[in-house]
Amino acid sequence: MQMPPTSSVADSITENASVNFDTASFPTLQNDLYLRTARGEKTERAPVWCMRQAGRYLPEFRAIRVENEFFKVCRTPALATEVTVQPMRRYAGLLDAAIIFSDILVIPQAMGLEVQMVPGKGPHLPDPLRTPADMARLVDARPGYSVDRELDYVYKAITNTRHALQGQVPLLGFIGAPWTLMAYMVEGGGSKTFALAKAWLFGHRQAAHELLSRIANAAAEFLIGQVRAGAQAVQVFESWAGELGPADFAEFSLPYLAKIAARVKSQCPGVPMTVFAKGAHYALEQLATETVYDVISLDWTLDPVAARQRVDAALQSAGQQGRTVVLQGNLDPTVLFGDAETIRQRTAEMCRAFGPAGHIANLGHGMMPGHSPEHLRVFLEAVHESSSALRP
Ligand SMILES: Cc1c2[nH]c(c1CCC(=O)O)Cc1[nH]c(c(CCC(=O)O)c1C)Cc1[nH]c(c(CCC(=O)O)c1C)Cc1[nH]c(c(C)c1CCC(=O)O)C2
Repeated sequence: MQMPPTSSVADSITENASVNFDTASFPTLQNDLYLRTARGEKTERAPVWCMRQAGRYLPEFRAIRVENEFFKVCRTPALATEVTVQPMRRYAGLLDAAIIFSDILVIPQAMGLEVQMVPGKGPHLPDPLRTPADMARLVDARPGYSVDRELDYVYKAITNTRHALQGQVPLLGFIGAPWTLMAYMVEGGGSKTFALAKAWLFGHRQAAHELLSRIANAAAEFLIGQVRAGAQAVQVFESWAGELGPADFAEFSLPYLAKIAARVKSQCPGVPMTVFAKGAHYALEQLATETVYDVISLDWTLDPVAARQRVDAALQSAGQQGRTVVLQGNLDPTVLFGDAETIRQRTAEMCRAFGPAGHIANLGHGMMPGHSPEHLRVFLEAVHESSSALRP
């Protein structure tokens, strides 16, 4: 028989941590480099943070996960706060933003689907939407439904984390974009071809738009709620954008990305918004001119020099030359498997390519479980050094 653990790091965190859900009195922000850069101001260097900076590459994260199932960490404010703050503690003074520990799949859960996180396999939805008729199982259209109520635990985690950060850096909120979430909801998990989800786009076009639209409504409301709870900037992850060709991206992804940004901007003016449409290199111009995101995050397959030129040219020809669109990214995460010298060199090249303004340094995708925490430190230090050196 398996004995229950008598004590653990995580138990002591949940028992000892005091939680603070007061949204009226957050500590004063000390490092606003990320926010100033995202708003298009010229800054002393590029701010830096990393997608999945809280995660399994950190031994302190694995220690929490040993005894706590993934979604339990998301749903327990003291634990979500602890893992959000872990990289801030380890890389004190080197990271310019924290991102709330949660997952994009909390929206499908809040719409009534079961989502499990299977160790070594990733997300698994045992009862996915196989046909449009299955949409009747979604709870978001039922009377009295409230996204805010379903996802209140994320709001509590955000508020509590704002206090725990003590104003060191801004806290980012996030959502998964409609097409990416639809892909998980139809496929039941990750996929090599996304054949089932894409079959919906072409076989059940109207139902696909209905589903995307319902997800977009929930997502926008959730993002606004995250800002009310204390998120100081937000990012939208369209992780599977690259599975769509240009015309299909224009029909099934872009309009929903645009709608979410417009809605959040109208309710939360001044809160910087980032879009990461991974793999949608063809859509850079449209993302810049047909949406109101302040920041476009690039994966590592895009050349920063070319990306900057394309965005500026597109703004110009759309008569939007007054607008600044900041670029985020984009070091290939696998460069962190190289030695320190290689990481420094590739990071310096990246900073140079983005230029002396309008850049938020990041990886082109997330940290991976096999990454060395010390190699991430080399990357962060290299950004500070190379990027400051670019300024006059
Ligand atoms: C597609 C996607 C997901 N989740 C997310 C995306 C978009 C970003 C991307 O494109 O990677 C977003 C996400 N997931 C997580 C965060 C937390 C904040 C952070 O970036 O530090 C964020 C922003 C934690 C997480 N989300 C997950 C982990 C690891 C799971 C664990 O602890 O067991 C973490 C730290 C689980 C997850 N969640 C998801 C997958 C595919 C996996 C499995 C990954 C794997 O097994 O390698 C869905």
